[in-house]
Amino acid sequence: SQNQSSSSSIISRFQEYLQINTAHPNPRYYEAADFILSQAESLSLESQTIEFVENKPLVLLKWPGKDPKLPAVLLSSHTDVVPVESHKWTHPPFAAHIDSDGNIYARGSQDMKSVGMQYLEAIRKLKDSGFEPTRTIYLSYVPDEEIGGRDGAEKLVESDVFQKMNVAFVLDEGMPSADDKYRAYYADRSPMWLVIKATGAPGHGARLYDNTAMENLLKSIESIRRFRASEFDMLKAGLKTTGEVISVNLVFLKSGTQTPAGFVMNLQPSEAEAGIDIRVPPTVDQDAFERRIAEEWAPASRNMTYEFKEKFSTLDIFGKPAVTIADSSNPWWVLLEEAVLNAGGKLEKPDIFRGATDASFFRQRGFPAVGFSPIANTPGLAHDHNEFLNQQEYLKGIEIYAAIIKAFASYAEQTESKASKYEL
Ligand SMILES: CSCC[C@H](NC(C)=O)C(=O)O
Ligand SMILES: [Zn+2]
Ligand SMILES: [Zn+2]
Repeated sequence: SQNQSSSSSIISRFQEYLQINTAHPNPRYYEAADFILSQAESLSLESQTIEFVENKPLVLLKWPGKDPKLPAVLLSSHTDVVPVESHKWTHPPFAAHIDSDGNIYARGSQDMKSVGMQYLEAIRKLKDSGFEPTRTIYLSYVPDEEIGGRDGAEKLVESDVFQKMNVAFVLDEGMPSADDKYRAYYADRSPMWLVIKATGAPGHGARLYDNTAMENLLKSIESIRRFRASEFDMLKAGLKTTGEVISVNLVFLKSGTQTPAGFVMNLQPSEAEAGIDIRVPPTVDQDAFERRIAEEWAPASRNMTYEFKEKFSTLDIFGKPAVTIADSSNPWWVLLEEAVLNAGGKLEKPDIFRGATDASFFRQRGFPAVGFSPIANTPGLAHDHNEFLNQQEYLKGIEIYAAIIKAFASYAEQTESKASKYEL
């Protein structure tokens, strides 16, 4: 109805979703699921709730196409958000307050409850206009992306349910842009979360001697910093994008001998460790990179060991870099690009996402996936204080998705198979 589709009801529904506190460590997943299910009902979409992991409901919606033999498209979003420091926000992070400029303040307004609701609003528009999909559209509302996605998107892609969905293409989150061009991502960098540990001879704090744990660790840190600087230089010089360099950031240092009175000052400790968040683009030879770590950053000869707290393979099940082809040879990419342009949007050339999104799980298993959030002219505030999205930008994003979904759902070629991206 006209009322259901008015801008103010569209914004109210977005606010309602934002007001559900799905922040870790205690996300209100059932409230989010109930809300999505109620939206699905109002749109007459088929729905099911799956708990691959107890207390972590995943909602799957289906808009059946007229030709059920055609492979489907999946529109994915995560329902969880990262925690907040409420007192550092100018507006409460779960109030979805709208200021006089029309900015909606809330955790999740960019990352990524906007996207989850925009998919549904776009479908509402298409339904209101009488459009009927030829190809089936699925929507997944998954838990746990913000804590690694293992109990969310990864469980879905590994499931029989997913197999039966016969998915040909996946859309998931991207990043906002400060300029007027939307960003789209055809790959993610793989996290390699490294902890290196040095041991050495303990001794008096006044003594100068070789082979202390601290010295052993610091030699590695010097080498790691040189590597970091060389990668950063390529970024600074504009030779590579963020997604194309290896980022290496020290995230913790741990050593010293502690007593209830504090650190002991005149004792050189026998152990020291460092945590490093490393992100590698899909073209990096991870085995060679790991040899470098073993030889230069954690050599046994310097009494060092290492372990990975997390490591995503850069390769998919075919042993190829887990990338989605984003050029004229991939019809999904062409449809996406044309739809964005036709709806009045601009698109920057596709890039590699700096972090790891749920799209990684799909690409790792051979499914083409693109990361895209229709948020332009907006400072990127995902995970930051005062995350906001302007309501006009939100409404424009719905038009963009309506164009994309219409193009995908109308596309009637029976071309795709899981391996097709390598046969092109
Ligand atoms: C190993 S899962 C980590 C997931 C998180 N994703 C994003 C989008 O920031 C990250 O890249 O740190
Ligand atoms: Zn996200
Ligand atoms: Zn996030």
